[in-house]
This record gives sequence, C-alpha cells and structure tokens, in this order.
Amino acid sequence: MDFVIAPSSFPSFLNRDNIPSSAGIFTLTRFSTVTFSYDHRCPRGCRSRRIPGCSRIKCSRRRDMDSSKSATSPEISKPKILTGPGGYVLEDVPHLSDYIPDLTCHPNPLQDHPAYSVVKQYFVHVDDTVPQKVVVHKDSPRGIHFRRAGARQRVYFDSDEVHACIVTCGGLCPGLNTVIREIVCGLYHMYGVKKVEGIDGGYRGFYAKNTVHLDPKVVNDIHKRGGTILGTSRGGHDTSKIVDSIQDRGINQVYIIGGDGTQRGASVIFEEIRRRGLKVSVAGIPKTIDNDIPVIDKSFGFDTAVEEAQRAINAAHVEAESIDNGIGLVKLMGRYSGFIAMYATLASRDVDCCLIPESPFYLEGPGGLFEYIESRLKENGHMVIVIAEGAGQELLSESMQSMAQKDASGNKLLKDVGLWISQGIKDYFSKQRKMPINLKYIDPTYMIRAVPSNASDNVYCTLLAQSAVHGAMAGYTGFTSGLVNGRQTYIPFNRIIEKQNKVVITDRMWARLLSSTNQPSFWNPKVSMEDKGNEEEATELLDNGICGEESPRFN
Ligand SMILES: Nc1ncnc2c1ncn2[C@@H]1O[C@H](COP(=O)(O)OP(=O)(O)O)[C@@H](O)[C@H]1O
Ligand SMILES: O=P(O)(O)OC[C@H]1O[C@](O)(COP(=O)(O)O)[C@@H](O)[C@@H]1O
Ligand SMILES: [Mg+2]
Repeated sequence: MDFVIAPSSFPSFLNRDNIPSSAGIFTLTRFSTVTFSYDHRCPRGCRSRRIPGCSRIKCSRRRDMDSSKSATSPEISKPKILTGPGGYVLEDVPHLSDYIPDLTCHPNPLQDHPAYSVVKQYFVHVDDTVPQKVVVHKDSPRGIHFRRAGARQRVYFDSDEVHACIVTCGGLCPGLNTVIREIVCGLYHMYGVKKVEGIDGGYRGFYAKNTVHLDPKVVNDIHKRGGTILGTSRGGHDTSKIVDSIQDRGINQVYIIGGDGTQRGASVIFEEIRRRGLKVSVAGIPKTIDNDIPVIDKSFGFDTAVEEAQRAINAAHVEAESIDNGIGLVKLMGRYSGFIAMYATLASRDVDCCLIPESPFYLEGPGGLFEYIESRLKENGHMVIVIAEGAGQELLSESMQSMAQKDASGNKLLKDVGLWISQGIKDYFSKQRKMPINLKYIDPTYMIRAVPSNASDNVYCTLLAQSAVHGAMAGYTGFTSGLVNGRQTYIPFNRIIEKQNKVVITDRMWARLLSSTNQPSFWNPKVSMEDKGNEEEATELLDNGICGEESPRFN
C-alpha cells in the first residue's frame, strides 16, 4: 500500500525548509507482502517486512547487487564538491538520498521538544556552511567550506526505525565515555530512539563478540571514568564481515569513534555500505590525543592530556631544582605529531627544551643538544626537557639495530627515545665532560590518556556527539563530526584521512615555543628546504586563526 502526500498537507514549516526539487512530494511507502530470507536480505538494511521507505520493487532489484560480499569494489564515491561565486567551494558530505532514491523524510521531532522548541532558529539552515580559513584578504577567494552541523527541519529516519550502534577503536583518549554517553542520550532524549547498542572491543567486536545494550541509565555516570566502557582494539579489521554484521543485526546508524586509522576504516565501511545500497548512516567522531587529525581545530581529550602532562613536568622540575646539575626528563605521547609536547611545554613555562618528531635535532657538536644542556646547567643549575615519543627516532635507528616493527593496525612501533636519550646524556657528561649530573626520567605516557576528560573537553565531547546524531538523523553519511574555526561541521572522510596534522616548525606557534624555552632550533636550512611538505599549512590548533597567514621563517 503506498501513500503519497502532497507538501501542502505537511506542517507549513516543512515547506520553508528548502526541500530539494527532487523531493517535491513526500512518499510514505508501506508494504506488507515482501519477505527477505537471511540469504536474501533487504540490501537497504531492513530485515523486517514493514519498514517504511523500502519499496518492494527497489529492494528486489537491488538484491542482485548484494550477491558479492567483496569489500574491494573499485566504485569509490567521488567527493561532493560544489562551487559558487567568488571562489566559494563546498566540500560536502554524502547523503543517503545520493544513492537511495525516494527516501521518505519526516518532520524533526525536536520541533515539539520542550527544551529546543523555544530556541529561535534552532534548526540549521540547509545552506549554512563554515569556512575552513577565517583569515582572508580583501581580494581572497571565498575558499573551502564545510557543511554546518546541527539539527535539520526534516529527518530521514523515523525514531522507531532507528537501530544505532557505537564503536570505539584505537588508543584511549580522555572523553571517549562522554562521547558514548552523549550519543546515547542525544538519540534517546532528542529523537526518542530506544535501540542503541555498543560494539564490544573495537572493529573486530562487530563480528567476534556480542553487543552491549546502551540506554541513558547504563551510561549515566560513565563520563566520570577514563577509558571506554565499550573497550577498544587495534587491527582486526575486516570490512566485509563488519558490514555483514551491520546488515544482519539490522543496524542503520553507525557511530565510529576513533583516530586517523579508525576514520580510514570508517571510510571503507561507508563505501561498502553504499556499494550494497544500504540505508545506513556512518558517522565518525575524531579521537586522538596526538591531535594528528587534519582539518579540525583540535581533537577532544587533547586539553585534558596537556593538563595531566603538567603534573609530570611539575614533578620533573621539582626534582631537577632540588639537586646540583639536576635534569628532569619527561616523555610524552606523540607518535608522529608533537602537539602534546609543544602545548604542555608552552603551558608549563618550566621547560628548557622540547623535542618533537617534526623538528629534527642532533646531539653533539656546536648548536647540538648536549652543548645546550651544558650551558643551561652552568647558567641555572638545573633544566627540564620534554620529549615526544616519536622525536629523534632516526637517531635511534642509527645507533640501535633497526627493527621495523608494527602494531596490529600497522602503526610503527617506536623505540623508547626517553631511555635512549637519558643514557646518552648520562654517558656524555660522565665520560666526555667528566661533569656530574643528576638525571630523573619520568614516563607518564599512559597516565595522560587514561584519565577522565576535564570540564571543557566534556562540553566539547557533548557537541561532537550531538552533531553526529543530528547529522545521521538528517540522512547524512560518510562524514566526521568536527570543529572548524569554533563551529561544528560535517567533514567528508576523504578530507580527514588524506594526511596527518603535524606541528609546522616554520609557523608562529613553534616560534612561540622556541622563544619561551630559549632552546636552539636545530634548524638546518638545507634540510628544511628539502622538507617541502611542511611548508604548506600552518599548525592547526588554538591559534585563533591567525596562523593561517604566511608562515614566517626563523634563523
Ligand atoms: N588504513 C586503514 N584502513 C582501514 N582500516 C584501518 C586503517 N588503519 C587502521 N585501521 C583500523 O582502525 C582501527 C584503529 O586504528 P589505529 O591506527 O590502531 O588507531 P587510531 O584510529 O586511533 O589511529 C583498527 O581496528 C584498524 O584495523
Ligand atoms: O600502546 P598503544 O595502546 O598502542 O598506544 C600508543 C599510542 O597511542 C597514541 O597515544 C595515540 O595513537 P592513536 O591515536 O593511533 O590511538 C600514540 O601517541 C601512542 O604511540
Ligand atoms: Mg592513529
């Protein structure tokens, strides 16, 4: 039985919501006769017979497409790029209606919500976008924009129809539990969605474990705890099995919380879902304390990690100050990006030297680290060094037997630079300089990421989670919810996974650090000229947008 309702019979607010011309009428389709056996599942993800929006003709036509379970389809969706006057570019995110025609939509239930209905203009205008760069010149082109996140006037899921799942992958990060909590509560309290499941233990949990029931009662207090109540893992990623599991369980909204590796995985999952023609929204929430995800202002949990790192730096300073020629050495996380070390150093003001993966350094000779340590000790009697775990790895490889080991996700396993440099400093001063020093090495690595998120990260996590929920309900898919210039946006996966965010050492922020520590830049003009990749973009973090101008040069 099909119902076709003309727009005039809908509440008037719907007509104001820039309904695309292709959706000139709303089609409420209901069918009662078609059945799908396990082997002939409805490729749109509905295993029940009575899910609106899944017409018999289209489902049976699409059944053929489902016969191949291969996740290696060459059909990768093209980026959705829209251009406008003045050099305006919108890097848009996919929508379920891009590949599923005649989807039904409904008025957003938030219009009747006691909290939100009083907000003037609560719904985001369909044309709202956020610029990637806010510092422009008079004649600059308008540049790249992302779709603004937030609740839309119409949604593409009926609340009763939604079956959501949440998964957390990769390393821990403060705030994971808050994001889980706010997705569950957002779905329940804003949209009346009751079916939410947690995937146990990362991606492999989709096919290797049972799911965990989630509701507001279960998640009520979890934001006060570190870690993730769902568990996490690296590796174990089989796209076909994951999408089979999504389809078998009848899941139609997938919330994936994780770092760069996870978002790469999410992008492949989205492509496979699209290839199978399923009505399943895939929403990513970027997670990493390393802050190595590009485009976004910063990742959640980063502030908490920097705050926690202060405790280790303070301890190192107290220890170093208390003895003659005291050196406090602190190793912080940061595999490829030194943001935590840089911000912890800038925040502390007690640090004399910060070493990060992006800034190569050398130990001996004029302008080297050992010479600087000696001068600081002679001048001050003590010093504090902060080193990111990924710093100086090329020096370690030279002096240790190279073992290119990787973790289950394919990330390079690093050698312990903290122990190595501690030994190097001790050997240099005792053997070559015959100068007694007292070195205390503090390794708080896991302590800074296992803590619960602080107040500001909790609010940030809430906004990211709610944005993801609004986006999925509005039918967007293949997107990551992220903060761009202080506004919540939907960013296409291809932009999130194309490269890693790194500290740009020719940028103002690194200059601020150098001027705060007084350390040598270890800058070698020849090496820097060769390092073209680093010159293009300014460091993306807390720089109030002013770092997007020309990168200044130092030395
Ligand atoms: N290039 C990739 N393509 C698809 N999936 C990936 C890729 N890299 C990592 N993954 C998957 O994402 C998950 C987490 O990745 P990992 O690198 O460990 O953490 P993070 O997401 O925090 O960077 C793992 O289960 C892994 O299998
Ligand atoms: O020991 P583990 O769990 O693999 O985690 C160590 C890694 O996790 C991180 O904190 C973050 O990495 P991800 O963002 O990839 O999870 C790195 O800085 C660190 O090298
Ligand atoms: Mg990673």
